[in-house]
Amino acid sequence: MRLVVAGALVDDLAAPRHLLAARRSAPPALAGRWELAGGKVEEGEGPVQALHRELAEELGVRVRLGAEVEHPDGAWPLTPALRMRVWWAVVVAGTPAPLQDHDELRWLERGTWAGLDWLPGDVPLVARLEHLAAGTTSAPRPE
Ligand SMILES: Nc1nc2c([nH]c(=O)n2[C@H]2C[C@H](O)[C@@H](COP(=O)(O)OP(=O)(O)OP(=O)(O)O)O2)c(=O)[nH]1
Repeated sequence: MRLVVAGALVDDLAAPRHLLAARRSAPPALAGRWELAGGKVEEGEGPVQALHRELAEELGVRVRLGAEVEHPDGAWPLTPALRMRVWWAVVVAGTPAPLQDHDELRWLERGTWAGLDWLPGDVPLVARLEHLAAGTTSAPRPE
């Protein structure tokens, strides 16, 4: 069983309003479907280390991680051979760009997150993200 790690990149960890979705450009069986940026943990690498590496390679950004988006079984099942761990994240340096594996990035407004053609394994995850985000509120703006 191989571990994949991914980042739920949002504008604000305390009260997420925008989520970054990435459209895969390869392989042909997955191309055109949407996912969270990330990738496989390599041998000898920790999951958090792998996530920082993947986000730098794929999007060209440095991030600060928030809480893990937990699944009751410890990881989100993707396929019989793959499971995924996911962390909330915010960009601290760089602007996300589709440098590798993706041909489009999109910041999705809260309330529309589930509306894209996500990879099948991401559908319950994105529903969970939206549910968690809906339970947050932004701090009132100073007048
Ligand atoms: N990154 C990512 N992968 C996902 C998600 N959902 C999902 O089913 N997957 C699947 C697609 C791929 O089969 C696998 C991730 O593999 P990948 O091809 O992105 O990994 P990688 O960048 O390390 O590339 P490689 O070593 O396979 O060449 O997990 C998701 O939200 N994010």
